[in-house]
Amino acid sequence: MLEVKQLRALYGDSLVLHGIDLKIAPSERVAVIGRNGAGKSTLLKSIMGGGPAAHGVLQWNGADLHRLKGFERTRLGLSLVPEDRRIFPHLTVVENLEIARHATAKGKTPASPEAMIRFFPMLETLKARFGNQLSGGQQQLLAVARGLLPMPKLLLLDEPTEGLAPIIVEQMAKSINAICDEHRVALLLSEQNLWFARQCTHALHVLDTGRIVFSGTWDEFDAYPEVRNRHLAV
Ligand SMILES: Nc1ncnc2c1ncn2[C@@H]1O[C@H](COP(=O)(O)OP(=O)(O)OP(=O)(O)O)[C@@H](O)[C@H]1O
Repeated sequence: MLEVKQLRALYGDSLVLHGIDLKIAPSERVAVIGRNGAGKSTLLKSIMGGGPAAHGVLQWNGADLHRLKGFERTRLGLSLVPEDRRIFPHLTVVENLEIARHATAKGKTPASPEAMIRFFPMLETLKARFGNQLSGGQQQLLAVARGLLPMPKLLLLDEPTEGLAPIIVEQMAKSINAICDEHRVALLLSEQNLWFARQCTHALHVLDTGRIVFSGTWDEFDAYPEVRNRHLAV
């Protein structure tokens, strides 16, 4: 279980997260939504390490994440798919997937690239293509598949649908749900696409300029339209 309490994050002198509290139980799927610049990516980077300076409680199954380097967090079962994808351009789709085996947590068995591709059927005909021969949407599917291949205990997914065609967004939601259901993967999803976030998660936090201003289920969110009007409208 992930426990975040009074998390503050700074870039230099600039305080970007002002005391975030959240918990994610095993196999729970939660979204963080908010406008551009609200602090969603900063939250995910703080949990994974290697980003901003972070202070406050940051625990994974009782272990203090502050004390652990990024690769050690990976070994405990955390996996981050960053916003900028980081697909290897000169490796094929299958090779890009293979490489993720190294990020498998202790005690977990990674999926094979073929098994991941069965969850992401749009990748089937692209297996031998190089990363730099894929469209943005195809790269994004590959990045998500790669993040899931090690079968993490918690997947941190940063705005995976940004700029994608609706058909790919739909496919991605189906694939993520199928894998998370089957392998009990917990999810912390940063998103601006409410449709997608709702498909993939049970609850959400709304972030506005570094503060959580609403937490609840999607039904509760629907019951308070002022949250959307005040904190999400552009
Ligand atoms: N490396 C950085 N150095 C300094 N400030 C940063 C850095 N990265 C982000 N920020 C600032 O931190 C704030 C939160 O940014 P963050 O990227 O976490 O927001 P976000 O909600 O993920 O937005 P987006 O949807 O645009 O990615 C913004 O004001 C941003 O300008």
